[in-house]
Amino acid sequence: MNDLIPLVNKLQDVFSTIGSDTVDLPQIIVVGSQSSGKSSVLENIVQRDFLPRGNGIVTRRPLVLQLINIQNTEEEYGEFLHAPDQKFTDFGEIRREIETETARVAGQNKGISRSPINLKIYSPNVLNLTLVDLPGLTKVQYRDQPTDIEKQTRSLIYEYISKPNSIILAVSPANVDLVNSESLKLAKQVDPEGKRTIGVLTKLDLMDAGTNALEILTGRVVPLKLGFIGVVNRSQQDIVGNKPMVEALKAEAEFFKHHPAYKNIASRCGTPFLAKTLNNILMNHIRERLPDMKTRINSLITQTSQELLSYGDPTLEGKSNRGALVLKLLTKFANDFVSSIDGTASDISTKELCGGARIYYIFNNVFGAALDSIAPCGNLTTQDIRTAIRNSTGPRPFLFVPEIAFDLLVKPQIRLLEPPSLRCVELVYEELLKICHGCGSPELSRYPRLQARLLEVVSDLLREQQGPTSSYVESLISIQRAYINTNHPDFIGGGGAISDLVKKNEKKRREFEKLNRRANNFSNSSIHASVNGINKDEIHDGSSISDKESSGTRDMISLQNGMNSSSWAQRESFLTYFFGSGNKTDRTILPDQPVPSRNGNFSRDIEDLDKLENMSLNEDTLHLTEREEMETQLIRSLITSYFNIVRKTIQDIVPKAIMHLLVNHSRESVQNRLVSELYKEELFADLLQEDENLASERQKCKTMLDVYRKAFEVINEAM
Ligand SMILES: Nc1nc2c(ncn2[C@@H]2O[C@H](COP(=O)(O)OP(=O)(O)OP(=O)(O)O)[C@@H](O)[C@H]2O)c(=O)[nH]1
Repeated sequence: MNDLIPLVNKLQDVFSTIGSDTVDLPQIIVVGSQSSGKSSVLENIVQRDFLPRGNGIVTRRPLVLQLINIQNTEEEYGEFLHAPDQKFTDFGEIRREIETETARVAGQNKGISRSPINLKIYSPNVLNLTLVDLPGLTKVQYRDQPTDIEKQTRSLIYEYISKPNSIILAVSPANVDLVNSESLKLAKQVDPEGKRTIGVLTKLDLMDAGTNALEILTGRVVPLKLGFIGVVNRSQQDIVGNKPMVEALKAEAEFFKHHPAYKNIASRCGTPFLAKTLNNILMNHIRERLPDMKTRINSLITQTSQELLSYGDPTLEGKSNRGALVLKLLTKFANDFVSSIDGTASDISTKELCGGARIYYIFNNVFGAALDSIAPCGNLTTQDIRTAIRNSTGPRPFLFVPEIAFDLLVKPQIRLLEPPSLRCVELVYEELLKICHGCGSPELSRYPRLQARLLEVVSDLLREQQGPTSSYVESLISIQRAYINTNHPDFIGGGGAISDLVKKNEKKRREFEKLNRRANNFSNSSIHASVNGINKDEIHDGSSISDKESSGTRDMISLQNGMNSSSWAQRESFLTYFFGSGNKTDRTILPDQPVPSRNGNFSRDIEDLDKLENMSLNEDTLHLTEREEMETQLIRSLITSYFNIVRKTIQDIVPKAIMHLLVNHSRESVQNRLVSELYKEELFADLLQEDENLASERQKCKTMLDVYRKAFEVINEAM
């Protein structure tokens, strides 16, 4: 049972090596205002003078005092954790060491430090105890003290006493009203029910004559579960006069024995009783907390082991395992790269698109939208088309819209698909680069050089593939421009284009007739005049449009809108001339049967086509002739149809080419490339140079784990 306190001492030592307070150890924290007698109480318990004395604040660093009872020896000595090989048999030396160590860390200017001094005292005269002496609460700031000294001290004390496993030894001088006791006020804040606070009343000998602290000591003033214990320490005069500790303890016992107020409770007063009580309280407390501590340390071991694992596989440490480590890391990198592309990575984000999904997005949304946004004839002016038609006929006058003009005009249009296609290659390349930046295990960040080299090798691989992919995509566009396949099953063809045009004209004609009929009903002239191209003579001569419908109106419409058909035979010859006899439209329509326009009015179409034949191509004015306008529309319609076919093909084939040449190729060759470039004995040392910060973090984590394991062993042995 008595082994429990040494157990906590051992744990304290173990944890002090890492300066960690992750485990809340059971310990007694001595709290009191300045000059309340804290040091005197501790010295009385130890029965030796060993603490620094002086004016102002003397205790400026927490002093973790471990008292270890040793039997069968007269020798008493102290040991500091910061000087493990030194045995201090001279207690004056211990005092000087505390002073030096305090000044070393907390400075000379009376400031305080949180870093504790650990002192062990071995003696046959002590009971096993673990006490922490803290700087005294002060309201007075000394000349060379920091201005916030009170705040600093308060927060330091608060930090220690707020831990649930701490027992608070609240020291209050009996010659000051207990209501003003700073230690009790602080203790109440963290232990309002007084469950883990023990009160110590010092300076009972200095109380005004006729007054006593019996009420307090018997727990009638401040109810503390662990009670109040009165002590009488050496006065300043005793200290100056070097009164021996033994004599002081004797005098204390005499004081209680003979004091009229305390003689009945004398056995529960004085330093020996205080030491015994503290020893019991602490042991019971430790026993109570031990299972919890074991659980806590166990969970810390698990936690820290996992953290350590995240820094790397310990089984692969050491020179002989370097190759295996490099191979493991680069394989993980390659696998991550592949699984990110495939969308099979385990840590797929649900917040944003990543990996392969982004490539799909580029193909479908970015590339698709870019192609769709290109207007097939967007950059072709009517003037361009007219010039192309004229140039393509040379010196000869021509009968029909020449194929060469279509060829001439559609090719540059196809080229418009090239920039977005090449941009698509670039975007996918950039995306792959991004993907490889997110690859590799967290362990890889330990080796910045290896990480950089992995990125470099994959970037090289991607760059190597980007060139041929772009060239291939360029070729795809060139291929499309090399041969204009007017036989393509989806191509509208000449017949289709004309038929479209006829339908459009027919529609307009019907709208116009409708307008005319309405105009007839109300006023003959107003509507007629508003229609562009209407024969004004017809209006003025009073004849109604319906009278002339069969001739004049239709003529006007055909003049406005381009062309209608002549006879099927004529159209046939036109199409054959223009697109060749293999044209789909030609094949689908019987040669001796006129193509019915939607309303089935063949004669009207035929008349319009007659007009087309009579059109002149020689007008050199900016204003287009009807025939030119018709031709332009026809060419536009053909270009649009053909361009849409090519666009569809490109939209389909470019992503396929990129996937094959860039994505899949890099995906398949990444592992081999990494191995052939980096798996070389002579590179291992350089590649595995650890990042300094991470190495120290890892070391820290390792030390922590060792400490927790040791602590667990210590507890296991004791239980
Ligand atoms: N007569 C008498 N004097 C005491 C008693 N306890 C402490 N003193 C004196 O009070 C003064 C302050 O005592 P310390 O033990 O140094 O007080 P402290 O709380 O440790 O002071 P700091 O470390 O400066 O915060 C010293 O001169 C002690 O001799 C006591 O019970 N009776």
